[in-house]
Amino acid sequence: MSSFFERLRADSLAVWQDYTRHAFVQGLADGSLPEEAFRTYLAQDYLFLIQFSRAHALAIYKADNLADMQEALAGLKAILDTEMDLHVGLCAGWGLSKDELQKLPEASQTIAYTRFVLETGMRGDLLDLQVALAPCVLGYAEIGRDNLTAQPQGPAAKSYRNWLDEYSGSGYQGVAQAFSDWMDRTADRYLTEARYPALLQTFTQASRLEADFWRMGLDAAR
Ligand SMILES: Cc1ncc(CN)c(N)n1
Repeated sequence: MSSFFERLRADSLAVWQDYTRHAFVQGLADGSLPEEAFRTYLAQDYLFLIQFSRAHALAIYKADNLADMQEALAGLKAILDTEMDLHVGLCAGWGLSKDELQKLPEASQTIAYTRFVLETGMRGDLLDLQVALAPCVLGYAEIGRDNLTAQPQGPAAKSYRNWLDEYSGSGYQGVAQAFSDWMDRTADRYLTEARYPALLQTFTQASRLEADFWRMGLDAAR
């Protein structure tokens, strides 16, 4: 039986692929992405992950049982304890410290995406919030798998391979699988066909905002 995520993905396929097969991703995989684009993206992604941690914390608040609270906490810890280390490590290599990163101004695309997710979660229930989070958690897992064997070339090849290793690795893949299974369990409890169009709209909008985030990185190198 297919997952709820697979249904959302299939019903928004063109937008989904604009995100997961974006020119930024292709450039990262072959190494042609200008390093300036990657640096801008990664610094903004650090700020993005701070807001996404808050969204996972909101999922703890929205949960009505301990098991869901623990799932949300595991997602939160995966960001704060693991994923952000990648950003801190790569940025340190460019002479940008954690404190400096935190003080950077948020780009409009960072604000638009993160506040959309937080607002969707605040106004809705746990399922609304999970659907808004899904393109983030599950899209990068797909990108990692799609580019498992990519061999970026050029001056930034090592950083790009580092990034791909993070998202194709068993740690992140496990986080993504756990998230998808968790969303399935929530959908079993809360999903009705009457709700589906609004949930699909949330998923599609978040996927569009992901593509805008890549574009922000590319535009910085023009
Ligand atoms: C914008 C964005 N989307 C998704 C991820 C993967 N958690 C991320 N780090 N940044």
